[in-house]
Amino acid sequence: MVYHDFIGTKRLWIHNLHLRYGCVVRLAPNEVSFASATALKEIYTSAGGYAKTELYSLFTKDDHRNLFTALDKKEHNEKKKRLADRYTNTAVLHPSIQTALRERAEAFARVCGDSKSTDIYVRESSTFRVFLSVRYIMTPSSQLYLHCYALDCVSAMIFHPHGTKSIEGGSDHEMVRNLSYHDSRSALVLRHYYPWLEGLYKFLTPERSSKGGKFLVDYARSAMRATPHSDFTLATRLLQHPEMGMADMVSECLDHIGAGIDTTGDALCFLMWELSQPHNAKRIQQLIDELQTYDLEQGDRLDLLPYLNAVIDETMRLWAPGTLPLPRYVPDGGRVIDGYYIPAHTIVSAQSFTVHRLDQMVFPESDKFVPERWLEDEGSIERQRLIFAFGSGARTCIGKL
Ligand code: HEM
Repeated sequence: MVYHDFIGTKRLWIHNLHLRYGCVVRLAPNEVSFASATALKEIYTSAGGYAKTELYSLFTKDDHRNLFTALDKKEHNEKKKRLADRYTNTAVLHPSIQTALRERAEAFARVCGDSKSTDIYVRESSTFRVFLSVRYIMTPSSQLYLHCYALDCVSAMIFHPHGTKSIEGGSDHEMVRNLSYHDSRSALVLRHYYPWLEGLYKFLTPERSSKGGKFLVDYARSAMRATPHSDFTLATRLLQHPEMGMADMVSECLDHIGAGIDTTGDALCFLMWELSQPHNAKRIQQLIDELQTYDLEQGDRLDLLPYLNAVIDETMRLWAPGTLPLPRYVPDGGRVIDGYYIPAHTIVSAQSFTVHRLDQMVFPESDKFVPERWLEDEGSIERQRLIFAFGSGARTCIGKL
């Protein structure tokens, strides 16, 4: 398992084990992977809760725990209470944020329009149509600009009016460029399993050490200090809690930026890649036809466009970003999951890549991109029970609308 984690094929390795053995697979003496709706409900939503494991500590910034990395339930509840109102529909759809997002989308479209063509590549494998565990490759510019777009949107929500403008170039653009070409996964894996080897790995692979991370911390620090912030931002809410201290506030903001850039940028990348396939030409036309019925100025809501939402749901089903299998500890006393007694403190997890594919009754031809499946009433409940792109329960993604 450690080997597959290190070389970046853990997700596929786990998936192949599930294909072979079914919904329950023992990955290591103290670790079990699940893939059923009943297991998701038990592990991620049951009362009392299964705590996150120390794996999440790898993502702490200078030892400051934030919403994503908090392991203790009480600490997590307090943090969530403090900032949850920043992620309600009313807050996220605030007119100033909508204007900022629209302006960013227009900047992105301008960059695409200025280049003659944009190529989007993903690597193929013999096992799957697309081998996701290997990092997909887009032309530098298109991969970069999707990540720029994601950063600009998230930073607008957090620091408005001091959000980044990385699509246009300059130092914000350089920051994303440095972040995008840095791969810290192998070093993180070593830090988790063999902390004493991490220094050696960094020494042997100096080109992987990132300037981007430092630039991002510097940006978050200066944006946090740049006043005034608009009253609907995360920065404003955090500044109302001076007991937190500047370092904690910056850590919290970095958490949300980090959680938003790769996930949103990669999801958009896969959506565009799917639609760019020649066999999806009719689907693009259907999307265009539907969008032409939409008028933002008249207050039409994007979430009421069924075909657009089906395309997004299908992209998130096939290509949910993120590679963590969301590990949790079984609580004291042990629990029965999918008919197996699992002792206390065993690590249990589920990964969306498998959960979204394994049950062919719920997702027929599950490796294929078929947005139309989301428009059918039949099987809708079963599909919803298996949606895991944003996690589920108390620790579900706060950025999900
Ligand atoms: C396509 C986009 C996204 C995907 C697929 C995604 C996925 C996820 C997942 C799977 C989790 C749960 C992790 C776990 O249980 O271990 C999570 C948590 C989280 N996400 Fe997202 N995310 C996305 C976008 C965003 C955005 C845009 C933001 C913020 C602006 C964000 C902020 C967070 C935070 C703060 C948490 C921790 C929540 C908690 O523990 O209470 N995410 N996300």
